Amino acid sequence: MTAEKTLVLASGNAGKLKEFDGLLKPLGFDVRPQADFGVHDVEETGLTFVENALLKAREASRVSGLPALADDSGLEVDALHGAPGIYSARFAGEPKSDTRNNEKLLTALADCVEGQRSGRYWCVLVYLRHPDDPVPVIVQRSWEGEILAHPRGEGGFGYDPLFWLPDQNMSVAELSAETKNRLSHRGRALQGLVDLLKVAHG
Ligand SMILES: O=c1nc[nH]c2c1ncn2[C@H]1C[C@H](O)[C@@H](COP(=O)(O)OP(=O)(O)OP(=O)(O)O)O1
Ligand SMILES: [Mg+2]
Repeated sequence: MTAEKTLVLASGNAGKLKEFDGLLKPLGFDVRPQADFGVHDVEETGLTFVENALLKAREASRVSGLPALADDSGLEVDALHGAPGIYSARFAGEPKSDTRNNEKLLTALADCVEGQRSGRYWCVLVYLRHPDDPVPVIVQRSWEGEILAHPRGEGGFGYDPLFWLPDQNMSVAELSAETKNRLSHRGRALQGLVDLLKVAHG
């Protein structure tokens, strides 16, 4: 029996929190959202996913006094030269809105034909044992797909209704939660992180 390990999840995104819960609970982690400790969203001032994930993890660990796990993620679209990238959550401005972000993405790709709508999700996870941890555990994973011209499906969050998986013949929003966790950038990054934690930190 694995000893239960408590950690704070440095995210205010309900979709991410649900996915992490489903993935980490069966592995014996007691997962606490940052809101439980009154952690506020930090300004994501980094120029890379990893910098932003570090900022989020450090703040959550500092306020909660617990080890922290942060996720900075986003969508990279080739026809848009990598946009929205690290700005995915803020693509259509503040306050953040998945609906407006999806609309903006469709507009930006309006003249882009099928076959030229490739892209990928990125997920960067950072785990800190404490706010001053000099050896963060970092894992980055991507997930290839294509951007649909019309939304499909009700599941997931964010850009999922527009993210098409040719292999599955479905959008991510049409996958079950279990299948998304098994295939996704986040699910696979987390598996990699858990494997590293076993080696790096016992
Ligand atoms: O599996 C995914 N399915 C759909 N969309 C996704 C996914 N993974 C990331 N995304 C999108 C959502 C958001 O537009 C951006 C993440 O932005 P990101 O700053 O990391 O998250 P956030 O601001 O929503 O919450 P927080 O920073 O508190 O973790 O990428
Ligand atoms: Mg964010």
